Amino acid sequence: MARITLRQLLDDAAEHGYGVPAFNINNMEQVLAIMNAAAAVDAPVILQASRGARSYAGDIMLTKMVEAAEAMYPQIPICLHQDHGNDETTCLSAIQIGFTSVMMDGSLKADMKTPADYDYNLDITRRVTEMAHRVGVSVEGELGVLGSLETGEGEAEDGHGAEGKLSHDQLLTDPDSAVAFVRDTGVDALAIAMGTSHGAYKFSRKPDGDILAMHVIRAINERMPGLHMVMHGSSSVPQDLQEAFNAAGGEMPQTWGVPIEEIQTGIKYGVRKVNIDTDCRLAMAAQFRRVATEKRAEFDPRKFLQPAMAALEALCRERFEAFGTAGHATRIRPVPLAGMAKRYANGSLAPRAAVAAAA
Ligand SMILES: O=C(CO)COP(=O)(O)O
Ligand SMILES: O=C[C@H](O)COP(=O)(O)O
Ligand SMILES: [Zn+2]
Ligand SMILES: [Zn+2]
Repeated sequence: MARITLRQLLDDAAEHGYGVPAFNINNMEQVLAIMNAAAAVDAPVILQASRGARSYAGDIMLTKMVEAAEAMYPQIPICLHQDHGNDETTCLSAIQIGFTSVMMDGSLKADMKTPADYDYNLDITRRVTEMAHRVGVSVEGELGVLGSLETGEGEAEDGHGAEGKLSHDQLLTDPDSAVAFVRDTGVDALAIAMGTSHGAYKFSRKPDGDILAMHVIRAINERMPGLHMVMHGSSSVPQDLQEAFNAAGGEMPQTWGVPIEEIQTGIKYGVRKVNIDTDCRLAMAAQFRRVATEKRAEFDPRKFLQPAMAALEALCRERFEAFGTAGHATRIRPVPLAGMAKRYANGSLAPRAAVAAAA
């Protein structure tokens, strides 16, 4: 009932100066926890599904869960987004089953391990964007490879991430190339590389400008004030969640994520979508561990899942409030895909506007 495209949602976010967390979903408990948090603070929602999530739940179960969420929370606009699409097939099949937004991640080849060159990325992203826009669906591209400026390595913990050592040139999005890439592909949003990586082990110390390159965001924003930037690997890996996990027998070595204040600074300079999965996993897993150690006779899965959902709901609510997403849901009137398709066709959504504004 209230499915929204990424483009419309991020345009609204830019107009009103907020950012939107994009939470990964795999199961009913995550969907309900995220939606309960959104309903409590009137926040629009981005639910994103990885290729892993699509094979874990299955496309039918995944899309039916989102349909259920629409019916249960009709006042909350929901963007259903393909996270890290690796090729045309992944993106087009997502569109076919009702996703309103896809990420074509051409910074890596289709194996999601081999860093791709600029021309490969440009070509595949442009082709996906042309097709998606015909039916009104939004596209996120990625320029630059996610990975650590400390180690020069991408992360490989979930089967997605560059292999081998990467240079700082690869690990940091070049602002001038970003302008050309957006202009030549027509993407609605651009994921940038700035020293973050997926998973819990992003930084070996509280990040400063040497390892979390906020200057990349400012430089791109100066050139394209209208561009919607996406921060991947943006879990904060909060100390209290690490402690809760370890207090219940977990063995997570001390680690640092992306501080909330840095994300808030990013939002001031054009970051509109903030990808968060690790924090959600950790919030739930800490509760699974706690129940398992405190109640050793417990075997009802709901007794593990209910506190896990409560912890995830609290986390999502904090992010909606911290990023300024709260309070915007009921005001937004989602434009149907056909309406968005018309706007792409008549040129009114072309990135030209964003690029020209930089002049
Ligand atoms: O970028 C992400 C999904 O695309 C998630 O990042 P985290 O691992 O930091 O949560
Ligand atoms: O892109 C990374 C997300 O954290 C999704 O992870 P996943 O592929 O294990 O579902
Ligand atoms: Zn990538
Ligand atoms: Zn990501």
